[in-house]
Amino acid sequence: MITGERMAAVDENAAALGVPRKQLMESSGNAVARTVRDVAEPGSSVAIVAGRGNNGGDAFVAARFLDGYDVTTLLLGRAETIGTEIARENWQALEDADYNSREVTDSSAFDLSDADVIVDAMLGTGISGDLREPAATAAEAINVADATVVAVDVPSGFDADDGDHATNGVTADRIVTFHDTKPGLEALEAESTVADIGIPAAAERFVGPGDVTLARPEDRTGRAFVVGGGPYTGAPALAAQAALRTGMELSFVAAPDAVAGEIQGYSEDLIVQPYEQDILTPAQVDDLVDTAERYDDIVVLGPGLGTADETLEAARQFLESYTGPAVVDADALEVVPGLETDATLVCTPNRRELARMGGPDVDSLATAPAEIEAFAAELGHVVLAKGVDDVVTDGERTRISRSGTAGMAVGGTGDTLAGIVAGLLDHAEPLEAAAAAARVNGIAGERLAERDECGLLASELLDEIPATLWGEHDA
Ligand SMILES: NC(=O)C1=CN([C@@H]2O[C@H](COP(=O)(O)OP(=O)(O)OC[C@H]3O[C@@H](n4cnc5c(N)ncnc54)[C@H](O)[C@@H]3O)[C@@H](O)[C@H]2O)[C@@H](O)CC1
Ligand SMILES: [K+]
Repeated sequence: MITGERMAAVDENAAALGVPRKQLMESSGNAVARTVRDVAEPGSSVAIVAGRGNNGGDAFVAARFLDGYDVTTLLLGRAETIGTEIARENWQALEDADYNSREVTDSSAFDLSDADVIVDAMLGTGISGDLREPAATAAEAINVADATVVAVDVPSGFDADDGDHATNGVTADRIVTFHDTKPGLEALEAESTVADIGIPAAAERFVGPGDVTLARPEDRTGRAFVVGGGPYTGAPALAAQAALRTGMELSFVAAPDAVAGEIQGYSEDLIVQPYEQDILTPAQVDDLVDTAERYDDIVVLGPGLGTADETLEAARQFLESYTGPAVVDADALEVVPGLETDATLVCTPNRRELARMGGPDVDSLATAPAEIEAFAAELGHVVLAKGVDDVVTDGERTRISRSGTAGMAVGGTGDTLAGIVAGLLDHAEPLEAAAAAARVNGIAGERLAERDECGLLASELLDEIPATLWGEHDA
């Protein structure tokens, strides 16, 4: 099962792996044609009703695979307004090669009464809400026609992310969906087929640019709340700054007053909130939980806290009463196993921390994805195990991020990672946020390594985060 949103990410990953979408479109169109052959004899009349997105593009391809049928392709709207280059090229191929195709600008004049088969290619996974015109009128015409209706990917009007169906959508007899089934399709009466369109398994397994597109913020919003510092001061400052570089509006650091000035001294962009202690202790927990929940903060718990017994007890109590989202890193990780919590956690252990938590003790994380997945399932939280390859898993789904470079073995890169996860966790699902963060941190390091491979610093990664998230070069 895959949502339309995730499908777009996987398809971007496939393109980065050398299988561009136009190739997928060719396979999709071929699969649609096979289903048409399945429902009607050669010589039958086939009306393709296409929209201006890639769903329509799939059907333009299908027309070329239906020799022997009497095919008419109707484009809803003007060819100049076709939304993507690949769909436009496939439309142009129909025009140039004398296929029977035409633009329909008045959908009320639509006549589908002679069709044996109607291919519904108006709208696919790119839509939301009830159908607008001209698709709405066209859907009515499709629904009243006697023909067998074959839907491309999903019936038009169907929301492939949550399985809702527009009240004025198309009712299909057959559905040819691509790569994997979509949420809610099984609940429809139509018979649906999943077509393999040649997306490499690696496009789902390995974190790619599509994962970043899926998780990246579109607005500057959210507040990070880093509970860290005491014995160490650099770690919370790095995490908090990384969250700002990932699109958060404000980044707070709650730290012992003995080190608050030092942390503030690293960056005027942070808001440091001191408490009267040398280290975190249970006495601060109620206030911290209160603050985090009152402002809907994304918490980062752990960087630079140290391992004093009172501090670990405080970390445990914090997580027991906090109910929001949190990234748990560094020393705080060891309190997570066996913890009763309503919080949504992303745990970011390195190899050693993972072993200390009771997870697999391996030299190379990439050799043990199944064990790490089983560990996350037992833990009940998302685990981002960081190493040469990062393994990201929610206990059911597992992705591997191969980005990064040898120079990133320097201290502090785990703190920037925790801050990036927090920044993405503000709006993306925990697994998606963790996967994208692993890639962003790694690519930021790769960008620096082009200049100074083994001399890069975690603090320099901060500058690279925005370009890695929103820039061009991440393909
Ligand atoms: N990996 C993939 O994602 C692949 C996708 N393919 C095809 O691409 C489709 C998705 O293509 P697109 O993202 O271009 O989107 P669609 O083709 O689903 O349509 C998007 C268009 O619909 C319009 N629209 C949105 N909501 C509407 C509404 N309520 N009423 C009327 N119009 C509305 C939008 O303005 C946009 O122009 C898939 O369903 C599938 O058929 C295939 O080509 C192969 C691979
Ligand atoms: K469709």
